Amino acid sequence: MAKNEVLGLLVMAYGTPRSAEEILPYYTHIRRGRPPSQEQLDDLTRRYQAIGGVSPLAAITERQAYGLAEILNVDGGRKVRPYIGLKHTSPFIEDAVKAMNHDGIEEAVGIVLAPHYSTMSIGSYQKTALTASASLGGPKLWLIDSWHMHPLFLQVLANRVAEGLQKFSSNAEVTTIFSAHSLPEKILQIGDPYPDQLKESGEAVARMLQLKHYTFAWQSAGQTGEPWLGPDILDKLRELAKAGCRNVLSCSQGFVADHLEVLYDIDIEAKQLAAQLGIRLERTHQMNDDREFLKALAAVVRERENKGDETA
Ligand SMILES: CC1=C(CCC(=O)O)c2cc3nc(cc4[nH]c(cc5[nH]c(cc1n2)c(C)c5CCC(=O)O)c(CCC(=O)O)c4C)C(CCC(=O)O)=C3C
Ligand SMILES: [Fe+2]
Repeated sequence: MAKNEVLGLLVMAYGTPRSAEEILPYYTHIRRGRPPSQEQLDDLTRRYQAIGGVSPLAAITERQAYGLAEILNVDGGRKVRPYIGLKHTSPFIEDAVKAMNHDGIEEAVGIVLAPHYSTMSIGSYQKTALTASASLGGPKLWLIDSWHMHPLFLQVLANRVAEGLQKFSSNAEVTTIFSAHSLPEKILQIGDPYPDQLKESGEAVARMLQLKHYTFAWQSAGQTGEPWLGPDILDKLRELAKAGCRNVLSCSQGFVADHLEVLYDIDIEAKQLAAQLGIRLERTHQMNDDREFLKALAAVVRERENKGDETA
């Protein structure tokens, strides 16, 4: 192993349009090359406009990647060089792998900025990265499958929920909803670990904080005609309202940044419904580039580096 050589740090994330003009190519890429209808495009454009025109995600991803590298470069371990690889816009994952190869990086750890594994999410980022490195002849990639149960991450997540609960008066009965991006129900047939992982990390936080009232829901399902995992968070709010619940803390634990699914789907759409239902809805702060969060990711990266080829 070339211990003295710089370790590549491939930080993969979803990507977001950086301007209104980029929405069409971005959406077309998400749809695997099929352009959206005018109606779908208008609807997505309207949602970006509602959160200020563009998503803050691009800037947050950069701060997360460079902040993570900064922490790793002073921890006494092998020096790292960060490369950002995005799923649906440039710099694409393939671009990042190409740049590492060009820079002579021989070994790299790859992490996706999403905690839970699904074949449709993390699995597809990994496939793209592995295919690119195989076709270029390097670098060797040590990929991280999921990090939702890392104790340092769970601690940060629990802190966020505890902070969120403090927004309510101490005698209020608050139900915490843990949620993640929905996926097509067909993932269940292949035994995808995603739904179980969401439960696992949510339950862990509930135990740490001894939460009395908490539940799980899915959010941001696509409109593709096929069934998606449910219950949807909006239906969950309706159900909770019927049961007399008046205070809800939303924790979008499947996401690590402020972006459309949080700033629109929760802050605008879910809040509006909650208001109609007589529910006070608050949400936890996202991880963004919070130092404690990046330190948790740094631990995850070092642990994967130490395993090296063992599990590759
Ligand atoms: C699992 C998962 C994550 C979490 C894990 C991860 O982070 O990887 C995630 C994150 C994100 N998804 C995002 C944006 C979008 N996802 C879409 C559509 C879709 N997502 C899917 C899955 C996921 N997505 C799927 C199966 C589709 C349907 C595709 C199809 O049609 O076959 C669409 C299309 C229109 C719509 O449905 O709204 C948009 C605009 C943004 C960026 C937001 C911003 O810009 O701030 C982020 C972080
Ligand atoms: Fe998405």
